[in-house]
Amino acid sequence: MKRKCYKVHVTKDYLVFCCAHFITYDGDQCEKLHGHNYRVAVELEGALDENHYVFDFVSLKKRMRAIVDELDHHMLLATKNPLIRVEEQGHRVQVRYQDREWIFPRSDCVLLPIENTTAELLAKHIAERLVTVLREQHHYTPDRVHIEVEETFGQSAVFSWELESSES
Ligand SMILES: Nc1nc2c(c(=O)[nH]1)N=C([C@H](O)[C@H](O)COP(=O)(O)OP(=O)(O)OP(=O)(O)O)CN2
Repeated sequence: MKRKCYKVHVTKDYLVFCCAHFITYDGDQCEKLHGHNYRVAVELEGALDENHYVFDFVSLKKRMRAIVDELDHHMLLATKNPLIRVEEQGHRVQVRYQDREWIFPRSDCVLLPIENTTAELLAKHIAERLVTVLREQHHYTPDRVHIEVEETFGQSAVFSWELESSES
């Protein structure tokens, strides 16, 4: 069946987050701590509203900027990684992988309930934050949301999510 649809797409120079991270890969391998200037793009699909918008660019930019700012200038830590142990100890966070250990100020870290801080799972995290904000602040659920996270220039991952308006 042929289908027509509308999308809005936003990517801006300020939709960036500069973060430190490391991931595990190939079984038991673990990267060295390093950083990226991540860049985010968002796309929403849905019906047109009374303004003939899918969703207002101005509001979308504001919401995306706030979500990106939650991550910006932090150490990103995945709390569901089976190989990396992340333990909150008052004002600090202890992180262990095999015989390696890092201690970070708690306020410098964002603890994410994901398995690995890959671009893919960061895109999923951002999509989930955005859908929560759109529902809570705008009483709006798009038909589809796509979040692209570019880790370094020319390499990015996309998370696409088809939503039901009742889906939680
Ligand atoms: N599909 C994915 N592959 C990889 C991811 C990821 O998130 N998703 N992440 C990494 C690493 O975190 C790594 O930091 C990126 O490695 P690399 O491409 O080597 O990064 P560089 O900035 O050094 O890139 P150059 O093109 O070599 O300059 C690995 N894979």
